[in-house]
Amino acid sequence: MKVIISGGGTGGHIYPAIAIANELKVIDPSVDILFVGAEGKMEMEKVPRAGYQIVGLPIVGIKRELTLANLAFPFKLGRSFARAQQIVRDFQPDVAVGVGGYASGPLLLSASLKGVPTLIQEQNSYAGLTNKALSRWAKRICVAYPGMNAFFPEEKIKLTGNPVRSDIQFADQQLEAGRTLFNLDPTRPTLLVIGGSQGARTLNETLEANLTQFIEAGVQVIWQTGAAFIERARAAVAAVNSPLVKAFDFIYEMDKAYAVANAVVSRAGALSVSELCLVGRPAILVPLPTAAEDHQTKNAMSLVERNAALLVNDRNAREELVAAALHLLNDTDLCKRLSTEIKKLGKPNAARDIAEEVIHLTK
Ligand SMILES: CC(=O)N[C@H]1[C@@H](OP(=O)(O)OP(=O)(O)OC[C@H]2O[C@@H](n3ccc(=O)[nH]c3=O)[C@H](O)[C@@H]2O)O[C@H](CO)[C@@H](O)[C@@H]1O
Repeated sequence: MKVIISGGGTGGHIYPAIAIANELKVIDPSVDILFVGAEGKMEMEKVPRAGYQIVGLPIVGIKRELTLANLAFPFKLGRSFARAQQIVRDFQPDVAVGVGGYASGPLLLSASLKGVPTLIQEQNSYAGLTNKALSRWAKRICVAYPGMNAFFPEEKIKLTGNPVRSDIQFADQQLEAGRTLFNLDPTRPTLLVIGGSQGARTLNETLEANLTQFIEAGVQVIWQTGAAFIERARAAVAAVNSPLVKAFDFIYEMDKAYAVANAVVSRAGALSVSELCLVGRPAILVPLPTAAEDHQTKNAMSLVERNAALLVNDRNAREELVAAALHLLNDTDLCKRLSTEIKKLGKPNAARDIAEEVIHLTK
């Protein structure tokens, strides 16, 4: 069986793609998988690190504002489409999967034109442009939220949840390994702060200004900053000169990071939310207010309405977040309640269900 998985741009598209690939390998170790991404984007580094081969298309997004860069867009799109057709011709996939992001457009369209069945995985409660356009030709659309018939043909939709890497699903087994990896004191509480695959400015600036509050409270902080903020974060950590705060631009071993966390502060990207449900950690969500159609707030509210997570709005985070995090860490009953409720929303079979749908399309 040969499968192409295409898309990327952010971790929220790349990691579900890797989770699907891992699950296909579990079901059929002989499956031949090729990833197709966008040149210069995060997937070109993250996918090979996960053990898969990837080729890049020269595709770029179109900018919403009027800019000279948009002049190159039709040429790059044309070249990407030609390259995608060649990839499909050479690799001869039995099925092609799109996870959203620039590269899945030309690739899935090329596959459909060649008669290759396609499957779309949509992570959010609001469908992206590429996935909406591609849904016309797709045979199956696996979604994580109800009500997606507002964007996609009803008969193609399957509600599976978002596929999460299996090591994250079994994070609890990694507590000791996590303490060693992050060099933690097991007698102190640990707060994990994750800004999503690119980091979150509000979370970063809030932490930068308040590190001493955590240190005075004896809390250990694992702070994931994203690439753009890591130098500033390192300077802030050096200034407080405490082993309690550890800053990373990107954490590859998220299973271990979740394992050691007594509580989590996070953006509300679709995959972060799905992962938090599986690992069952008490969480404070700070949705990115500029996400398309404010979908991070919708992601967060689907938990908050069920008393499964706390919410701090981005505009209030600088004043309220640190106190909320310290309060949560101190309130073991609240932690237990949130943990119990958030676990109920996890979809542990999502990757398996999607992989089975992929295989079904090859028959
Ligand atoms: C700014 C932006 O475009 N955000 C979108 C992006 O978010 P973003 O890429 O931040 O995505 P998510 O929160 O959905 O997922 C992040 C993924 O990266 C992983 N991870 C993150 C940090 C790290 O250090 N190590 C690591 O492995 C997480 O475990 C997770 O698997 O895609 C999501 C899914 O389409 C959307 O809901 C978000 O609105």
